[in-house]
Amino acid sequence: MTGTGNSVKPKERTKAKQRYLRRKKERRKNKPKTGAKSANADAESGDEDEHSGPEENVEDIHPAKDLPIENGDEVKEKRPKKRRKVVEEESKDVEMMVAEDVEHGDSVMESQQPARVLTPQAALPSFPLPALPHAPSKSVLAMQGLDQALVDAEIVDPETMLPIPDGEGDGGTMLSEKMRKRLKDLGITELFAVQTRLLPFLLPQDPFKRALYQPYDPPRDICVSAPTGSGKTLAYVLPIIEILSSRIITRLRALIVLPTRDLVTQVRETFEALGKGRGLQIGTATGQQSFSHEQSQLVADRSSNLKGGSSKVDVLICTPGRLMDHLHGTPNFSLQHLRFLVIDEADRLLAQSFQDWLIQVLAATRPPPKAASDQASYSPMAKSSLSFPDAVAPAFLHTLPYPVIPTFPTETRESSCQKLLFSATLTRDPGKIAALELRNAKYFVIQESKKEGVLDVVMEKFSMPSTLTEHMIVCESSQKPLMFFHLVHAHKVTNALVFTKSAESTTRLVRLFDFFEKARARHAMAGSVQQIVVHAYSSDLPAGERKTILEKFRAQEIQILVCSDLISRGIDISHVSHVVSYDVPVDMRKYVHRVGRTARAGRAGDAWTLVEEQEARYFKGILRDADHLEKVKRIRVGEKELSPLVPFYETALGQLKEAYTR
Ligand SMILES: Nc1ncnc2c1ncn2[C@@H]1O[C@H](COP(=O)(O)OP(=O)(O)OP(=O)(O)O)[C@@H](O)[C@H]1O
Repeated sequence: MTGTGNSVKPKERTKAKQRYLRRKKERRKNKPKTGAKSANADAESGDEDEHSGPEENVEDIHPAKDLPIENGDEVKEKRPKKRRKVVEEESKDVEMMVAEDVEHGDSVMESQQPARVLTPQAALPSFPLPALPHAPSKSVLAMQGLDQALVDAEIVDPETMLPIPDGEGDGGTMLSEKMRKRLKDLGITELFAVQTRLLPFLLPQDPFKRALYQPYDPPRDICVSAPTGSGKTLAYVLPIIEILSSRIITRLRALIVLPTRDLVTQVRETFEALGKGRGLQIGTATGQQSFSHEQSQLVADRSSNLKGGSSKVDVLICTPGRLMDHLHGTPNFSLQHLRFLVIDEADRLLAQSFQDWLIQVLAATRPPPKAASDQASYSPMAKSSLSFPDAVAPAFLHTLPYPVIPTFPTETRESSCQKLLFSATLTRDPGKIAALELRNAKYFVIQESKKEGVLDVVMEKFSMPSTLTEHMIVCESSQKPLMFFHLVHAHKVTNALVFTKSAESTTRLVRLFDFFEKARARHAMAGSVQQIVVHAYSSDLPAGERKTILEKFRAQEIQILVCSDLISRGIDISHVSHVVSYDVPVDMRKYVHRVGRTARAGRAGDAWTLVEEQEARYFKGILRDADHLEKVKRIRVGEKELSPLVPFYETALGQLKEAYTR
């Protein structure tokens, strides 16, 4: 290849290059033969190393080869004068040559790369390239800073069952014969997984461990994470009834805190059903009745100041707000005798804004410090009001003005209150768990063995009932009502709870559905269409009306209940076969509790989520983060399937518009 390639042929050499080569030749000739042998050898070895001469010289001058050389000036200062001149001429030549090469279209790289003659590259130490440190995996991070008790949680297979025997032997259930008979009367013949573990733990064989007071060896606290509808309520109601039945005097010994009034009513019914014939007094405090009425129901003696308090009930089921009211405003309302403190739906209650209810409740169960109680004991009021020392809980005996003979001088008495925490979506927040001041806590996690154990709880990958089937339909927002009507008629979605995002949206959907059903009935031949009854259930309704609606729904006089998240937690209605999230839930916890209103106690159930197109990404993200996306089947509904409903829908829409503009 002559003249066409990028290499420079001798005859094509520019004047500058010819001058440069001539000078180079002269320099070599004049160079003394001694020293820098290798440098000379290198220089002779070819064009590629032409610029290595000056670099080698620089290295010779710099004794500390590895020290970084900041700039070319430093090099120039130390270089012998004559040599510097040569180098300068050389670089001038090279620069000219490069300029000419570029003009001729030759790349600098290909024409011997001579430009960085003055920068002593070889002397620069090489630094490692910047790189991000390896981040620990999500699961490793999730396990950091966790309560050791949570890490050591006992994992229980949800399929575990234990038959409840008739007759003498308890069959490992730890239940009395009376209780087993009662359960049988209620149609309960076996214990569910969570109950098989909790009953032996809360009802040990040792009678001392079943005692009402254990001030020197207080019981361990427990935290339970179990799917919705898995029988957590019975898991605490049964042991409480069994232990409290041994009491002689009525004191407030079990406090059950729940987030809503509806749940209080439901748990009360369970206590009453199972505690029938055991003589225990059950009370509630929710604010549904006047404060003074509640006071008169809870406390026997409000006139005097009693050290041991006074109670008309053995078990109090309440919401946290009303509990605070009684703690501060009801004379002789005392928590010192508590043997059980149950916090059901614990994650919800611990997240509530008036969370310091918990600090106050825990303080009320703890004996006051000795010094403070000594002072209190000298108050004339306390002395005069003191009735019987046996009215004071053992851990509070030091608050008496009498000398109390210690059983062992160094032993301090502790509260006998055992804390029991339950949720289908137990909190992983170490701060919130620490606030509970758990005593030697034991965790139980009810979950399939193929899952990752406690890591799933920590990573909020909640367990769901195995009998639940989940679907989602992605549609345009304008088509959502039509899609819902389609579900009701094509997929027989009745006996259903439908969740919306607000009370307003509930009311609108119910009215629209009503108009739709009427239009459908008008169109059909008289009597051939059975109209579906839909009702709203929201916090706007008075408590009495809400109760009536729930009763009608339970009796199946109402087929669909449209509600906000008010009843998404805990509510247990056995015939609910479908749950529809008309508006997508805001997070995985809400989703778990909503869909958990069906597929309870081993029954089958279907959950449907209507997802507006613009929400699809967000909702799928929630499911994906919880490793649950593949469990939710996507259903596509074509125009053809919807078209028979369109005329009724349009009529209903027109009527709704009219109703709102009227
Ligand atoms: N051993 C059992 N045998 C038959 N039915 C049971 C048994 N234990 C509980 N149930 C029934 O199962 C249903 C669900 O129980 P429960 O309300 O206690 O569930 P849960 O775990 O508290 O659910 P959620 O987390 O939704 O509150 C109730 O109707 C209850 O009566």
